[in-house]
Amino acid sequence: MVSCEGRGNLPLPYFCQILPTQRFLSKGMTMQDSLDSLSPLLFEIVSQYDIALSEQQTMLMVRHLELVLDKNESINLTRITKPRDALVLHILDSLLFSRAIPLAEDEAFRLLDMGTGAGYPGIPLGILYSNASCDLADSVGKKCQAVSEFVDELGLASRIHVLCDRVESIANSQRASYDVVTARAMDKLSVLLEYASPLLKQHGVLVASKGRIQNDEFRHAINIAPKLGFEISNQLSFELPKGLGSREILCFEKVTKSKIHLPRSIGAAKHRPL
Ligand SMILES: C[S@@+](CC[C@H](N)C(=O)[O-])C[C@H]1O[C@@H](n2cnc3c(N)ncnc32)[C@H](O)[C@@H]1O
Repeated sequence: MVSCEGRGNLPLPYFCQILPTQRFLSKGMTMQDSLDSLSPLLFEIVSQYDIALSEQQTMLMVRHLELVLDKNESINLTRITKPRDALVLHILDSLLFSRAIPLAEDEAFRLLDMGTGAGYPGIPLGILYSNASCDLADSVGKKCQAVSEFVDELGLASRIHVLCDRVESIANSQRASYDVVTARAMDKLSVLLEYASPLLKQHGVLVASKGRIQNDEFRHAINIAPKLGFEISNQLSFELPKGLGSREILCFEKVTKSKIHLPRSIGAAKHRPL
């Protein structure tokens, strides 16, 4: 069990020094759900999925969750408000992306999280990949402001940046810039492919997470992928613990240039699908 109590002359562990508010409980959290108890639980949950976290990474991810739940009292960031469910539905769910990202945890690369909302999956992935430079994109100002505050509070602002814009616009300023583009609960797979295509470097990957994917949505994405320069490179299925559902993680590699000029105008991918 992690402890931040004094230990004679020994210095406090690093995470106690950088997280002075770790005794704070978000509204609705019981003492049982404090950082002290959620961290070992998270460590245990993710290890069942072959994901290894350090003590510091675990603490940072739980602290992010605390900040999200606290901010959720004033702006709508998530419907998942039970901390123990959120460990699975936000943090584990985000970390499952790593199972399909074809890069080592200490590699330096650029990641863009499209439609990051409260920072999922971008912040847990930014914590896991300690040398990655991560851009978190969202078009809603209030969410961007909240996520910027989280990043600052977590001490990650040197590597994790918030881009408050639509991804179609970001594609003009950050063309072919990213090794990995992620998206969770953002849009249909075909729309995600269209958004990601101009943003990715050659051989970069789009990694998207879905609950149960409908056959129509999957077939349409597979049909248009070659037009957008992609081929499917990985597909993984997971059952979440506690009967909290299942996940499909789909990975598409950008193998060649798009055959159509991208990005199309704002809103076209969604409202005039290919
Ligand atoms: C349902 S939320 C999902 C948030 C987060 N990825 C998660 O899984 O918790 C979708 C988010 O995508 C953002 N979004 C939708 N379309 C976008 C676009 N074209 N560019 C940037 N952000 C977008 C919305 O503002 C919203 O925050």
